[in-house]
Amino acid sequence: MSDTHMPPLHEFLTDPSRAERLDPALVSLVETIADACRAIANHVRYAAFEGQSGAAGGTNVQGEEQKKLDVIADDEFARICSDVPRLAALVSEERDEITWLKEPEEGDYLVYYDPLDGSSNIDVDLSVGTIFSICQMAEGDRAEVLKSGIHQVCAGYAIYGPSTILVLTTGTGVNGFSCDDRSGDFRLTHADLTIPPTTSEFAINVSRYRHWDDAVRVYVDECLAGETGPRNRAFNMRWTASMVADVHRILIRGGVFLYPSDADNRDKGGKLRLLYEANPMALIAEQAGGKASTGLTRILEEVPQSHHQRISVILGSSEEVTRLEEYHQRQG
Ligand SMILES: O=P(O)(O)OC[C@H]1O[C@](O)(COP(=O)(O)O)[C@@H](O)[C@@H]1O
Ligand SMILES: [Mg+2]
Ligand SMILES: [Mg+2]
Repeated sequence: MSDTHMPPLHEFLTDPSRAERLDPALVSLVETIADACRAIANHVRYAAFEGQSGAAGGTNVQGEEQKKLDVIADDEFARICSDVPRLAALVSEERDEITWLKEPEEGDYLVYYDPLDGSSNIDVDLSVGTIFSICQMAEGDRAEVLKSGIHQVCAGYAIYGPSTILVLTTGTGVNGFSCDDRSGDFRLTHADLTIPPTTSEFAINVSRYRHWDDAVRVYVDECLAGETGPRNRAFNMRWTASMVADVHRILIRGGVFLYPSDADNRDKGGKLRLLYEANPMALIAEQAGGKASTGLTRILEEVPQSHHQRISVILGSSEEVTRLEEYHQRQG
């Protein structure tokens, strides 16, 4: 394919034939986030040479062990974004508090991010990524960052795998841009990503089987029963333990991803964080034609109570998410 079929990110975002005209300030913010992701990809790639492998020796606000790269990625993301004129605040997985960059005004942007997702995979050289979500301040909601996912104006992630790919939605479909390491450009290589409604592949950490609710246990049991079970077909299973990699696979070839709340994590609300993991991935899933649910409700309608809030996550192929919702309703 020639370059003319692979427009660079800026050209794509400012294309006058797009269904929606994006605010130039939002375009510049998205391009700055792409710069941050490119920088983080380089840290991930060269970590062993730079003494950046292994644990940082501390824990984040969620009590989780921080890797050196979690801290470096967070600093890099915040540093690169700190000069964006209309960016009012950053909410990061790795920071206890909200980082205010300016006096917030109507129309300013808020960025929520997980600087390095799946960081337990770094030392074994598996794919990791950065997840982000962008909302805009409405009139009168000065200093309000607790917005439900339906208010996102953009969501995306970068996956640092064999190649670096930035996947984005601004509310009209989902597109993927691969980073050409020779020029540093992100170019459109995965146009109009869609999640097929039907799938025979699921992703869940099965080691938590004993903690699961009946709805999840019944669903997985039925998948595992194969051709002679109630689903009348064989299911495949994949689990990377890096949400970015697991969701990316679903965007490329379908599937359903589950990190449900269970008897072991329910007191915390689940495992994955609402504002910078669940919401952006839920918007991407829906924009790609899939669904995203807690099992009982649509993730994007969840009203956050705190900025590090956790939530149950089930997303991907619509038929499977709908089935899981039915099982949860039956369970009551
Ligand atoms: O180790 P587990 O329980 O399978 O959890 C894996 C999940 O945790 C996460 O790694 C959490 O993200 P962080 O690495 O950003 O904390 C997800 O990417 C992944 O889906
Ligand atoms: Mg994460
Ligand atoms: Mg993380």
